[in-house]
Amino acid sequence: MAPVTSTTDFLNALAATGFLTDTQLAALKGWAQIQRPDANTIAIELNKRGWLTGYQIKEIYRGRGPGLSIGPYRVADLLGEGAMGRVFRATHMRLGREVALKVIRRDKLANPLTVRRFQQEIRAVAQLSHPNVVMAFDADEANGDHFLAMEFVDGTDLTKLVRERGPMPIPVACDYIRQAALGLHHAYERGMVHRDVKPSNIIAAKTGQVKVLDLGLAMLNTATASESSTRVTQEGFVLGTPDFLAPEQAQNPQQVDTRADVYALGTTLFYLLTGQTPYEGGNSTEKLLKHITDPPPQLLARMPTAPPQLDAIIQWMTAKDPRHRPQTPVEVAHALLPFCPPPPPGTHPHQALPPAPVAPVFALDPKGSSHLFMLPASEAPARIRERSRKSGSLTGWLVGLVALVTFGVGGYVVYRLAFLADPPPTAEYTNPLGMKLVLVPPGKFLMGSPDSERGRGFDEGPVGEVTLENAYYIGATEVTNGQFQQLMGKSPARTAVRIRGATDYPVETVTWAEAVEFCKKLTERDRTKRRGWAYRLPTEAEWEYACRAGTTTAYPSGDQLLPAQGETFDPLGKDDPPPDDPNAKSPGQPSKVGQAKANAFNLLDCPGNVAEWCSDFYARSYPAGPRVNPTGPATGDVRAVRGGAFDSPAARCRSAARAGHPPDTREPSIGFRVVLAPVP
Ligand SMILES: Nc1ncnc2c1ncn2[C@@H]1O[C@H](COP(=O)(O)OP(=O)(O)OP(=O)(O)O)[C@@H](O)[C@H]1O
Repeated sequence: MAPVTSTTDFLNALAATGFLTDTQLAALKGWAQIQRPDANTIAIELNKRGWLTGYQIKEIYRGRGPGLSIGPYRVADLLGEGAMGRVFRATHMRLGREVALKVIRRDKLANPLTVRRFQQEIRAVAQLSHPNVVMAFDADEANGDHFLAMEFVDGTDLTKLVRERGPMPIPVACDYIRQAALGLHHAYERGMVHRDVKPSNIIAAKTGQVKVLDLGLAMLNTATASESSTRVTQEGFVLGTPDFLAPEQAQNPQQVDTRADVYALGTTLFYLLTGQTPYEGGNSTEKLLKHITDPPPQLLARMPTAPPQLDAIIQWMTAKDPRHRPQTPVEVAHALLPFCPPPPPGTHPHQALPPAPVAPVFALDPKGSSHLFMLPASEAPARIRERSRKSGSLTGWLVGLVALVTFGVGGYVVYRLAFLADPPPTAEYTNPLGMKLVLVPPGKFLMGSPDSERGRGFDEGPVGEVTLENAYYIGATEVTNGQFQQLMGKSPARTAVRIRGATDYPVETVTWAEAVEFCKKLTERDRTKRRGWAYRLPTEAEWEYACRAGTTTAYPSGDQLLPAQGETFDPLGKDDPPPDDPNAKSPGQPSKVGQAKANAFNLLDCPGNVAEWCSDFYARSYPAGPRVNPTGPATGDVRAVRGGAFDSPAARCRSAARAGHPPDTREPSIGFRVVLAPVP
């Protein structure tokens, strides 16, 4: 269309759109008769009167007025243009509803099959209703153009936000991803996978609410390719953006599940925090390869001041193997909660979280035997999870009812075990003994100490990469006399004898077997714990990983052991404190638990107070090479003890320091803390 040149042409073009009322048109014509303006002056006058938007005036002036009406919608503004087409702000002429109208590029929907799939997909998306998902209203066709009408969000997408303002503060980024995770979880619960999660597909409204865009549209990328492979490059087949894509999606785009969205949320979070994509540089194919082969993005490498736990969460979300990621988006929402701004007064932070994903903790042995075996929710194989999702709660109740009638109480117990899922892990958990446990995310670390570390023991190497595949809880402090007494009747600790009301002091003078018995009893006592999980002593790897909390220095607090209130080990970082140094001398007994500074995982006292029993047999060295979930030697005479005590020199309080003691040892300097973890 040619631009309008004369006043009359402009007025006619304006009238043809039907955008002005008769009164407005008459007034404009009257004004034009008197003023005799040229077309440009009419445009300026229209703008002044505010009857049309700048975009509408420009389009009509350029002779493109007819394009402003798309089906029942009147276009007001162009919001932007992406790979799939242009997005307009528009209004439904009859309903007056403001929408964002995505007009799909014609080549994306050239094939009738694709059109049908597109419309089916949008119909499914239109069933979604969640505050963190952009609502889809309508998908239709007008003058050969296919369009999607959706909720208009007055806000900015996260790519633009980062480009305009730089990396986001941690609470803002975590809250945005938490909200997006809740939206994606809603889609997951209805069997939908986004497949194209990225910062430009998440929009932050001016109210602070975040919404996920473009659900159901990723099929346009894959469909175009499979239906017209000669026209679309291999790159186009797989993706729009390789920067955020899960490795399995690059390999098999049709087969991915919600865990691909979890991965993309992880890479998006990394981008929001650093302003950089995880694998910068190189072309799309090279980036794809890096998603498959390079280590997961390390937040601490680009942002050394970040909390190590957040680094670990990102690495968890971006694990190469989908089984090692949070299995559903809501687990991401829970994990990020501690980093989000506090909720408004009067609301509980978990109120907004949806119920737990349905994941059986017990399932039938896949090898075909009929006995039940335990499966932690986070490890349930995808097909079992899928089956459980499909079976739905109605089937669950029916089976429960039949089981109840058939087997009475026994059947009911089996039903409960098989069908009722636990809530996803929360960052902290307080058990019925009042013992606080903190959640440690899965991750990798270097276990042991380098030769250069001051005070290093002979038994701390070789340093090797250790992967802990599962999240676990660990006691925030050592087990106290009070907690031990509640469960076992009496504490053997010296402080329990010497100090009246020594309930907050760590239990000590306790044997390895007594510590194990305590864990067993606690598993039986704690009915509020996650099903399929049990209390036990930490493995050495779990202990060191939790103590390090992302640090690689000698102590969680750095290379110099810092003095901390109530800590009685050598505060000066010397190997052996001089006997005349009053600060460094031990008073001969531990302090109350929890008085030292917390590490980044919120663990207290791991470098000192009392040393702690671990579950492993002690060996004088580690096996060489990388290890996964190591549990120590299969046999032995002595058990491993980790961490320093009130009477230890500073060197013994290092994260890597270890010792071995016969299991019947009773020492006032040895106690323990517990782990709560899935039973393997
Ligand atoms: N529902 C909506 N409400 C408000 N703005 C929207 C809405 N949907 C999209 N936008 C905005 O429209 C612009 C274009 O969106 P679009 O999704 O086409 O682009 P993109 O995500 O950058 O590209 P691609 O489609 O290649 O992923 C973006 O700025 C986006 O924020």
